[in-house]
Amino acid sequence: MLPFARVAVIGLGLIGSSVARAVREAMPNVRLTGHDADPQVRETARALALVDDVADHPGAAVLDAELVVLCVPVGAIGAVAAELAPDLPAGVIVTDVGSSKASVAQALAEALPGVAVVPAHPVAGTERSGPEAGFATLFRNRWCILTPAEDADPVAVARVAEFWRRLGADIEQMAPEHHDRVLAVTSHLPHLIAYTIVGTASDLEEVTQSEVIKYSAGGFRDFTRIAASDPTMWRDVFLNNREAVLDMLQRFSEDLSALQRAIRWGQGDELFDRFTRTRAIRRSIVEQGQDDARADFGRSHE
Ligand SMILES: NC(=O)C1=CN([C@@H]2O[C@H](COP(=O)(O)OP(=O)(O)OC[C@H]3O[C@@H](n4cnc5c(N)ncnc54)[C@H](O)[C@@H]3O)[C@@H](O)[C@H]2O)C=CC1
Ligand SMILES: O=C(O)C(=O)Cc1ccc(O)cc1
Repeated sequence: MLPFARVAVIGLGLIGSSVARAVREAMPNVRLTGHDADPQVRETARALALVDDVADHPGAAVLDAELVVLCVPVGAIGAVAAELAPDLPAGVIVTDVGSSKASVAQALAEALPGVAVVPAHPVAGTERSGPEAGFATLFRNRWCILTPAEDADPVAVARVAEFWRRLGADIEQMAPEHHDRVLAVTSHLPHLIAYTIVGTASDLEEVTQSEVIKYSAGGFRDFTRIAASDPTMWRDVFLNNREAVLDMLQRFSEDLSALQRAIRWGQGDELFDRFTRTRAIRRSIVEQGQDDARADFGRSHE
């Protein structure tokens, strides 16, 4: 049985358009509606026939929806939910795809009192954005983390889990605060480091921009892919997961200082031991089949 027969997607960028495409493929009988605040995105969504009906007003997209998926930047989720609230039909379930969860869960609960809310984060994406960047297989064999409130309706949680399973994802459930600490170190800090290193390289006086491009070896090239990620989305992630990111950044800075000291004092054994430990982590990720095929996808489409 279909978990939902009518699904509304609000925000038709990379993730929203991927949700729409994946729903079309996995559940072709679902009636899909959509809305985006940007008229150009709505026009593209119509041209690509991403959903059955692209509404010019958010309320019109959700009028008879059973599931509403909010696919807008984290900082906009609360305001979008509040805007939709008067038009939501009885019995609707609202979910989102935001990369940080504690502040989003709180904003959704405040904007939608009495509505079944099941926050989610598909841990799948690319550095691209916009409706043309999405693809139907994005969520396949990727984790989708649900962070429902402790008193959430278990039936609503099970239906949202089944929705993501149908899109190919594997489901995990955890508290929003725990999600935010885990993702701070596995996703948010790496993006911050990439933004920093690419900025540092481009600001150097004695190395020209063209030299940076010409001699960018594998490592730097990988950082530039991540550093090309959407500025609005990542601004919102850092502002909304501030505490966890600052804590992980503090730990990172201390570890970096230790490496700095080892280099300064010629402590080769210290460097060798640290690099050996990190190499083992990469190997265990690859053995579990979780190396980033998606990054390779991004690269092959550059
Ligand atoms: N990009 C990625 O790799 C991943 C992103 N996410 C999360 O997905 C969400 C969406 O990100 P993307 O699809 O990558 O961004 P995107 O920039 O491709 O799409 C976001 C869309 O939301 C629209 N939008 C913004 N404010 C709106 C509003 N008030 N009402 C209606 N539409 C509005 C924008 O016009 C845009 O088309 C974010 O919360 C992000 O944290 C989650 C997993 C991966
Ligand atoms: O492109 C990459 O390497 C990513 O890390 C994509 C990504 C970005 C944000 C998320 O919340 C989840 C996945």
